[in-house]
Parts: sequence; structure tokens; C-alpha cells
Amino acid sequence: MAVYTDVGEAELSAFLARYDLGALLSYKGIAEGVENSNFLVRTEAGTFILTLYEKRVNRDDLPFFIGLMEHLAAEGLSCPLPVPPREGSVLGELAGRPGALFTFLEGMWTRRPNAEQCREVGGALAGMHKATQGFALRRPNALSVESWRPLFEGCGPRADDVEPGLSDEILSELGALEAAWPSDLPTGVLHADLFPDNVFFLQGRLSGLIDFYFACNDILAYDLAICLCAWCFEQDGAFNVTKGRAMIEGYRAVHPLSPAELDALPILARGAAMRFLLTRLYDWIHIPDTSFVTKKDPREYLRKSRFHRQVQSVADYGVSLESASA
Ligand SMILES: Nc1ncnc2c1ncn2[C@@H]1O[C@H](COP(=O)(O)OP(=O)(O)OP(=O)(O)O)[C@@H](O)[C@H]1O
Ligand SMILES: N[C@@H](CCO)C(=O)O
Repeated sequence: MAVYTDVGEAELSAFLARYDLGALLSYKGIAEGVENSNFLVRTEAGTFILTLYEKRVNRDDLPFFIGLMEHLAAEGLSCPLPVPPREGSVLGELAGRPGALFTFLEGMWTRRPNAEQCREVGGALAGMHKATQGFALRRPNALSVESWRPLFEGCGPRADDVEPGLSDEILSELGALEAAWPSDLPTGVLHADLFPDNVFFLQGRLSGLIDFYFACNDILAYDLAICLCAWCFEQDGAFNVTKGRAMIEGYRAVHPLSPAELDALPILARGAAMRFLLTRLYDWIHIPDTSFVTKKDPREYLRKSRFHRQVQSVADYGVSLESASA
């Protein structure tokens, strides 16, 4: 569960006194999530989410994340909106942590997405890419290609405990990715972690996106590659081409993908698989088994990395290059 910081009723009431939201009625910690502490807070004015930023989030990045959510909401995208206090910054301090209050988003995430949901996610991702074209703040991707080797080195010698031969396999793939990583594709603001647990659906339709705390500037099509990894594989590890096609078509219905971007999807997907393999491996090795955080299995992303390595072209994801130039 992710409630790292305890919050007492008196200090929460004092925090809420900065807002025009009436009295505190109830609050409880939210078990889901890994990075930050989240609380469901009910006041006389309604239901809100209180997020306290834990140590893996850099305080200097908070204006980017909060500004991004404000920008997206102003552009009509459904995402949590920071609630402004009567005066001062939306960023406050509670229990020794920076924190902010957000509007509550109705909906639930889906554990077994279908092709139609993949299409909607593709469209929502493209909508975010379009909506952020006028967003002025910048945050370089701290988890892009040049960071993967140091991240792997930070895992130390224990990768082979996860799977024999894993170190050599990662080193070989890192070399290939560093040599082939594209440098001339369109860039913009990425969500960079648009997994199923960060997308809400209500009555079968996508109702909003949450968790913008990996958002950054990078190659736009890399964000789509992350989503292909996170949404289009079945429980048995097989890639579902119908879901891949739906997601890419959903994206292209809202925002164009050039032939060069489509052509690069296989290498970008290999990079996406490597990024999540490495962050999961790092946590697998460094977070003690006694911690209450549920560690995610790095081998899931090793299997996805192997799949993307044997992909011949974007046609293996369900779309053709010809359709891009048509
Ligand atoms: N604005 C919101 N409206 C409704 N529920 C929310 C909202 N923000 C967060 N939640 C709930 O809190 C949970 C954790 O939020 P979030 O994914 O942002 O946390 P995190 O610790 O940053 O997670 P992660 O490990 O995915 O990075 C979500 O799964 C959701 O149930
Ligand atoms: N989505 C990430 C967790 C961090 O948000 C993963 O599944 O590894």
C-alpha cells in the first residue's frame, strides 16, 4: 500500500483551513500506488484527493506536474485539477511533506482492457500530446535512453538472481538501443506512465487520466510505445495485434503519426520495455521484502522486451507503413 506518511485529524483540519471547503468530514489512506501517499478526503464541499509527495519525487519538479494538470484541465482533458487555497500556492506542506489537494475523478481502472478501451487510450494519449503543444514548462525525461545504463549499474551484481543470464542480455540490449535510438522524431510532453491503473473508465467510456508524476519532454511516439507495452499484452504474455491496431488507430484519429514515427515504433517499444524492466529490477533488488510496497515483477518486462526484439516492422503491431503515407 502507499501511505508512507501518517496524517493526524488535527493537522489535516489545519491544512484544510487554507481552503474554502468547509469542515473535514472523513479521510482515509488509499492503498494503491507506489510513489506517493494518497488520501481520500471528504469535506462539507465534496470529495478530494490529498497527495503528499514522498522522497522519490523531486520537489523542483512539482511546479511542472501541477502546472501540467492545470494546463490539461484548462484544455478540456479530464484529469485531477489542483484545488487552489484562498491565497498562496496550491502546493502546501503537511506532516513534513509537500502536498496538494486535487479534485476527485470518478471511474475505475480496468485490469483486463479490451480492444475498444485500447482505442480510447490511444485517442486520450494523442489528445494529451495535442493539448500540451502550448505548455511552456519543460522537464527532461530522467528515465530516457542515456539513464538506462547507470540505472542498470545501480542494480549491482544481483540481476542474475532474478533470471540466469539476465545481466548479459540487458547489456547487449542496452548497446543496441543506444546505437539505434532515434534523435529526429517529433518531441513534446509525455505522460510516460500511462498504464491501466492510471486510466479511469466510467460506464464503459474513458473518464480521465491520473498520475502525471513521470510526465516529461521526450519523443512523442515513445509514449505510444509505452502504452503498447502496458495495454496490449495478454496474461499469457502474447501480444494482441487487435489491441495494438486499435490503440495506434485511436491515436492517429486524434493526432497524426508520420511514417518515420510508425517505422520507429519497434525500437521505441524495445526502449519502453527496457525502461520498465530496469526500474522494476532496481526496486526488486533494493526494496526490502519486509517493506509494505508490493514490488512489480521485472520478468514481465523481460518477456515484453524479447517480444519487441523479434518484431520485424510496425506491421507486427497491426498497422502498415503504407497506411501512414496514404
Ligand atoms: N484525482 C483522483 N481521483 C480519484 N482517485 C484518485 C485520484 N488520484 C489518485 N487516486 C487514487 O489513488 C491511487 C493512487 O494514485 P497514483 O497512481 O497517483 O499514486 P502513485 O503513488 O503516484 O502511483 P504509481 O505507483 O502508479 O506512480 C489511484 O489508483 C486512485 O485509486
Ligand atoms: N507503471 C510502473 C510503476 C510506476 O508507476 C510499472 O508498472 O512498473
